Amino acid sequence: MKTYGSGDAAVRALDGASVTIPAGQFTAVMGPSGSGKSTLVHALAGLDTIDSGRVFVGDADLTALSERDRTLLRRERLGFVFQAFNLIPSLTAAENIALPLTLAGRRPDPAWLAELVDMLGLQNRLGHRPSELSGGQQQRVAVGRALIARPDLVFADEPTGNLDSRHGAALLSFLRDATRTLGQTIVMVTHDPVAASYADRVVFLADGRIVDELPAPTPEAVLTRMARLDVPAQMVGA
Ligand SMILES: Nc1ncnc2c1ncn2[C@@H]1O[C@H](COP(=O)(O)OP(=O)(O)OP(=O)(O)O)[C@@H](O)[C@H]1O
Repeated sequence: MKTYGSGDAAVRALDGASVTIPAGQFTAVMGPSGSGKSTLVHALAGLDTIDSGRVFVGDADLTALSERDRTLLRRERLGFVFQAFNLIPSLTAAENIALPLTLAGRRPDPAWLAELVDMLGLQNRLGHRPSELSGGQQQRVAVGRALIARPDLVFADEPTGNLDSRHGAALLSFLRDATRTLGQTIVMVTHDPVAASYADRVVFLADGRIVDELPAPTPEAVLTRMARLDVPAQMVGA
């Protein structure tokens, strides 16, 4: 449970939401605007606290950890691709990708760095700063940064929001391949039925609860399920 505000202004953003994210799977989270998707993902990632309930990453109970231990767990086991990529302007693409490891006093494994850079098509951009990169390239740097430490779990909030359809499709294929070939666990919030169709499973939120789920989603099946929720599908994403 998560409530914002109090009294008449209180908003119950999560209301008995219960979800399991299987390891090695790509899970998409969908639902009408305001249904609690970002709140859920922030809670799962330990970026935000909840009022009641628990969040486990493997055996670790995030809700029982101190702020400091949560931060350490995030740094060591989780990766993030959010819409504001939060790249550091003064660092090159290569330095931004390596940042989670640099912060932990470690260096990237050269073979893994080379493989990531190759998969992301950033070979010729590693010395560039974010201001010298296109939106799509910045997004790919953010994906590299999320994966460089080989986190147990990657969270992506509308990762294709700023990309044209070609780069969006490439990024989604990359994420899907990461689950297939590396066993990467991914949770992605999206409004886009086509983006959701790259996932192994879609969970649907409405009014702060998980109301439905769909394995092996196709864009058509996702649209049909969305239409069953309160808000008409064509309004979702507004
Ligand atoms: N910091 C906050 N203070 C007050 N209310 C908030 C805050 N953050 C979110 N809310 C409210 O909580 C509810 C859930 O918000 P949340 O951002 O999780 O929804 P969402 O499904 O991610 O929406 P969208 O698709 O529009 O991004 C909404 O009613 C929202 O107005």
